Amino acid sequence: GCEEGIDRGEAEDFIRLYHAENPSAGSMKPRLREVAREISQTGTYTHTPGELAFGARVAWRNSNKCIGRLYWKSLRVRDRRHVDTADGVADECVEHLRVATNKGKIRPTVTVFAPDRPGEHAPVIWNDQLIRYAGYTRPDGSVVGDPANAEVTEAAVRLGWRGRGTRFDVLPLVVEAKGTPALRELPPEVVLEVPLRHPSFRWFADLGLKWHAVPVISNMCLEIGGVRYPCAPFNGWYMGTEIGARNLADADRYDQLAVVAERLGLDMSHDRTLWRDQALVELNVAVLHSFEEDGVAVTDHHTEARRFMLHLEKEERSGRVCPADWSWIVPPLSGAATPVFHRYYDDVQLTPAFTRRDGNEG
Ligand code: HEM
Ligand SMILES: N=C(Nc1cccc(CNC[C@@H]2CCCN2)c1)c1cccs1
Repeated sequence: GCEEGIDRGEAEDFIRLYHAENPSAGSMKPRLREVAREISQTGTYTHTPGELAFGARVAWRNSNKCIGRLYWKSLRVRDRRHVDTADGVADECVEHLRVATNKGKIRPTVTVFAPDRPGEHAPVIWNDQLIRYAGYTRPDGSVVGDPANAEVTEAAVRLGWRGRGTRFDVLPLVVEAKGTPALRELPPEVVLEVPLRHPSFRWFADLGLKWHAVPVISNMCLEIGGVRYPCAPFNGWYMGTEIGARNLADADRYDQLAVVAERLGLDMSHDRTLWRDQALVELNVAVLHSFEEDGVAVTDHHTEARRFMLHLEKEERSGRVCPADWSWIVPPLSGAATPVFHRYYDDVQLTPAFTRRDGNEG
């Protein structure tokens, strides 16, 4: 929390790390003294633009659960620490989507809003991603749309929002600043979507499935040198399995495996016919085919696994530990058919880091 102020030790460790990896960043001693003075006077300290950008990139580099870290140095950092109103945050989130989407040539980007300060809470976004599909809970408990977003859908409805009631209604942003939540509809031109079709089965398009192009995580906290940035939405591009093996496949999400298996004409009488597995592959083929045909950046889990192996080697050559969590790094489809499956990792928690704001795992 922001009550107890900044941990000086974390501040000093970060300044030392910054100067060790950025020799051209000027002398360290005067900066260490300045930071110590600011902390004793105000209970916190202000990162320079260079420290903020480096901190955000290293927070990505330290993300144990991320398979996509090879390009950590190329993260684009939008410094919006002066923005601390709900309207300002909403405006900058719309702009984030525009610049990150880049008509499908997605650019990994993070926007950093105001930090927690002693005595005042920074703005937070209630949606766990900037683009989410509504989940409407019906009286019988079933959900139309994405069940993962049923709670935030109810919050938006309580705040006066009304959706069209389809399975893919894009939710408004819910931004809370100074204790008051505000709604902001996303302009359609910043929400790029991909309708899903299959290269060999013409009936697939008739399932009416689609997904949005850009994942922007908006429920994590960026921690750098003891300073907490509770609102720092970041995006990369999707790995196809996230959409095809989880979002559209999980029973408590869009639950499409039986639908696809039926249309494939598979024998669904027993698990051991592996009808689920065959449906999973075709669903993932459709995701990669549709994104690629529309020119929207996406990677397959084989390519991403190979890149991560390269990243591990590069980190070891740089003399650094590369922290990783096997249970998240190994893709949810064909795990042992990728190289990341066949080794162990050191799941150490390093800082700077992106941490869970809600505090729970999984
Ligand atoms: C550029 C392409 C990228 C790809 C393909 C990628 C891929 C992934 C995947 C597949 C996951 C697991 C997600 C899940 O299973 O729900 C993940 C997790 C994560 N990624 Fe990446 N990533 C990319 C870029 C980034 C960037 C730019 C950042 C931050 C600056 C980032 C930070 C994280 C974090 C913090 C997690 C863990 C989230 C959690 O704990 O819930 N990734 N990534
Ligand atoms: N490709 C991405 N996927 C991703 C990354 C981090 C977190 C998430 C969402 N994970 C939460 C879900 C729900 C529980 C398990 N997975 C997706 C990226 C999102 C932002 C940058 S890369």
